[in-house]
Amino acid sequence: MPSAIVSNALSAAQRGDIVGAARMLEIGAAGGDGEAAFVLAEWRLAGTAIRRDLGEARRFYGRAAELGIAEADAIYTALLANGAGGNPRDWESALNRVRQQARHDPLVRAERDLIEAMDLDPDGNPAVLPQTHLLNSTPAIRTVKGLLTPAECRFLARVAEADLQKAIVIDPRTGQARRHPIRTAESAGYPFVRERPVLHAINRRIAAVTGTSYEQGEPTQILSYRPGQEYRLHSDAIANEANQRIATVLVCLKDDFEGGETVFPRLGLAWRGATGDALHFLNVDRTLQPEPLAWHAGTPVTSGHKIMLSKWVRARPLDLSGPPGRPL
Ligand SMILES: O=C(O)CCC(=O)C(=O)O
Ligand SMILES: [Fe+2]
Repeated sequence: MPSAIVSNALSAAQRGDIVGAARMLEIGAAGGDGEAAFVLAEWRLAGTAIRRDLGEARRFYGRAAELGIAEADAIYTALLANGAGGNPRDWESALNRVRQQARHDPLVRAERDLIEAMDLDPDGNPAVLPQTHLLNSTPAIRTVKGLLTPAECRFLARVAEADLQKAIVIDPRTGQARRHPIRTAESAGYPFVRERPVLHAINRRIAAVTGTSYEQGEPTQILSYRPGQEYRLHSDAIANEANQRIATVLVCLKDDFEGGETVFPRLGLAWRGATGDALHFLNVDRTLQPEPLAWHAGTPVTSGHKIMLSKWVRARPLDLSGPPGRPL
């Protein structure tokens, strides 16, 4: 049952009085109604009923968290850690919140231990980076041994198992996300509101090792392949996209499988990493046009379970301003 203020606000919105509804929610939030604060935060995030404003969204998630809404708590921590939407990051506060939540949440305790084992600067950037090895020069394909620790991989795989949904791909004709047999793996996506601090620190490491900024990275996906599942030959570049997907980073999170190699048939290359190893490749040529030689596939797994972290990296920072309702 929503609170009276939230019920009234939702009725007002249904009658078309969005401004009145938002005002009611604001008054409710100021007066200590956590649900009102949460609904307002969601509206500010989605940008459908009212204008998207990620700064305001973060403020109201913070208020809702303060008023005891558990879901808001995790989102607020994520937004402090990553600064999505150009809001100032506050890594130290995000870490303090993790330490606080670790007291009563075993998963957050594991997260805290992983972060504390990392060698990070005060902003959450890695102090040291592993070496990369050049596998192919044009397009550049690099491998990184042990980019993630086995414990980090186990944590991400465990979190993802709970979140897996049937994989989707973007239909190039309609721009709509839909299921497609090109990718039979299941996937879990981690948009900015669900990017817990340990994943954020890992994403900063991925950015650093690939010489890109964190803000160029699309939300991380975790792919799970069971026997028979695959990701058929494809390009990660997008046709007619101004902010092109210039690169892809794959990290092997679970390596007890047969088959399932990542292959570049046009280059005669195949990669199979151990847990924690990464593959980083460019999808474009020097003029940022899609590079046909970078077409690749995840071949069918024949036995066991393959879990991969996958990150697509844009030419420039991702634009989080719109359109309304777009998943962030
Ligand atoms: O799982 C693989 O080996 C390939 C994954 C992939 O191509 C992608 O995520 O874009
Ligand atoms: Fe791909």
